[in-house]
Amino acid sequence: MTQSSPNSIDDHLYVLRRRWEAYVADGLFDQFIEFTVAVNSLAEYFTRLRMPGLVRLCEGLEVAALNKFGDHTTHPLAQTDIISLTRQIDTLGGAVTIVRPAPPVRRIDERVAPAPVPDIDWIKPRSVWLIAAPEKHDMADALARQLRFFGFLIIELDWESDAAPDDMPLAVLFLPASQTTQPKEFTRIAAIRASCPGSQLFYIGVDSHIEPIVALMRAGIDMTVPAREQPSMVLNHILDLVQTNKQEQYRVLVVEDSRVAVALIERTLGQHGIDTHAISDPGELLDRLESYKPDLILMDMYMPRFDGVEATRVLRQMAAYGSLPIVYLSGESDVGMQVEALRLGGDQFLIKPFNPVLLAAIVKTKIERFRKIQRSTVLDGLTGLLNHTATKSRLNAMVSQLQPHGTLTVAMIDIDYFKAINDTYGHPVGDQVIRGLAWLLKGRLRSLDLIGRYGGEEFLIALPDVSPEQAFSVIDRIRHDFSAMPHAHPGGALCATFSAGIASFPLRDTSAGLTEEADSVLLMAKRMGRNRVEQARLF
Ligand SMILES: Nc1nc2c(ncn2[C@@H]2O[C@H](COP(=O)(O)OP(=O)(O)OP(=O)(O)O)[C@@H](O)[C@H]2O)c(=O)[nH]1
Repeated sequence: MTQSSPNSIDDHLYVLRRRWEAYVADGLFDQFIEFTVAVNSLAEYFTRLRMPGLVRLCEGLEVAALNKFGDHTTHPLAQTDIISLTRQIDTLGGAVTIVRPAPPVRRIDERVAPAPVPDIDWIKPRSVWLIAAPEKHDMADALARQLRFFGFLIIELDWESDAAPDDMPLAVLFLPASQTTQPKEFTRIAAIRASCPGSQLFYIGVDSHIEPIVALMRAGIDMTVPAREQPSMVLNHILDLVQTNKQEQYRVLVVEDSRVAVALIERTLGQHGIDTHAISDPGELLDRLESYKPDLILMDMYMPRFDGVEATRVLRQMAAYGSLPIVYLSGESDVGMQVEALRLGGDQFLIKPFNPVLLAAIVKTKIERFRKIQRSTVLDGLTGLLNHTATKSRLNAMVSQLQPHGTLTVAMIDIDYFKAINDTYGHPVGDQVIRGLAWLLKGRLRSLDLIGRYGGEEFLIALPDVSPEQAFSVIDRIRHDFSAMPHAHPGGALCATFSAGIASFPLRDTSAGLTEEADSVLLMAKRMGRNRVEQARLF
């Protein structure tokens, strides 16, 4: 398993500075590699924290370092390069000091009391600056209401004046009067970019041509929203910024008999927060794949008994491992042999001794892509919730694991008069309402609960280990809160409601029985007037 890795901004910065100081003192190429790995690891850490401004600064430093990478013969670097890199490190350190995130405190609209369910750290209130031209005040008000609902502190700044608060916002939203950006706006954007390096800057209502978008990005805007798109799209991006990133740690299985190579791999990947498990005998491969479930295999080409290519060919015959990324490690630089090995199922070649920066970059990008593909087969694209098939199979698993005295409540939730919302405000606004409900469910339910998008505007949730009465009160509270949630549209904000039917184990003891029962009770709730939660009863 990997060695311990830095686990706070301070730890990361400390490691980075120590490595730089070591390099400045001795000027060794290996020390420069260590420093570059530390910069890359810090960028990764900021990405996980969703701090795009700091990621940008780190990446700038990384690019500058990689430009000077060279080899043993080009180090130590010239004094001017050392001074310039030191300056960049200091700028990064200074930006970290001002951007340091506030501890999460839950702040929510006074009208909405906290839900009685723990595990709600999805809301980390931070301030959002809203800079709207007078012509866009209606849109700005709707956006502000929507963001306040999700616990953000909105600070409205004057369109004309340059005054700005001292603290750093999570995001800054610009709502200009027209699609043509004025010189004064560029100056203001650049000033805010300089004073808020860690904030995400949005420009809402841009002309969909590449030149104005590039000009805005050069001035410091991170994301532009075209004029024809819904301004409420911004909400998703902002919610994404504060969403707790509970992504599972990346796992790499190393099949390698050299203990030196294994130690170097474990150390390099450990610095990037990647877990590793090493085996020296490829005969153990299938068992370890089953128990460790890696996201990637680093496979030595030459091992006792059979080689990496033969092992890969075996794996590629098995459906479960058909797309698992396999990267070969080899001292062999024969191009013909490499091409043959790739043809037989490998994804990439790394020649030993490998560059740790390249190793980490290859491993991370291949795993990211692999996980993205894995996710797209089970998650719904609009909401990020489980899709219909994955919801059904997860419910089956939950029911099959229930003890005779266990409890499980299933609810079918359906947005009311949804067709009318689409017809009146258009499908993009309808989509936004669906996403809003998905966000509310994700925020209010526990991680052990099942939340799935069962159909268009229909959701299935399953709550284990609570009584039917407790489940009812949680769902009814969500119903109440959803009915108060504003959904922004160009002309203002609308509110929607949902109805829900719930059924509990052991009244129904199969997943199909629970779903059917909840569905028929949902119909009853609709007939009884909508915007209500109904519960199946013993008749
Ligand atoms: N915007 C949007 N609309 C969708 C999506 N999926 C389904 N719909 C629409 O949702 C509407 C569902 O309408 P109905 O089933 O008639 O129900 P309703 O209008 O919600 O009425 P009640 O359920 O009886 O309250 C249909 O018009 C679908 O086209 C989606 O992903 N996005």
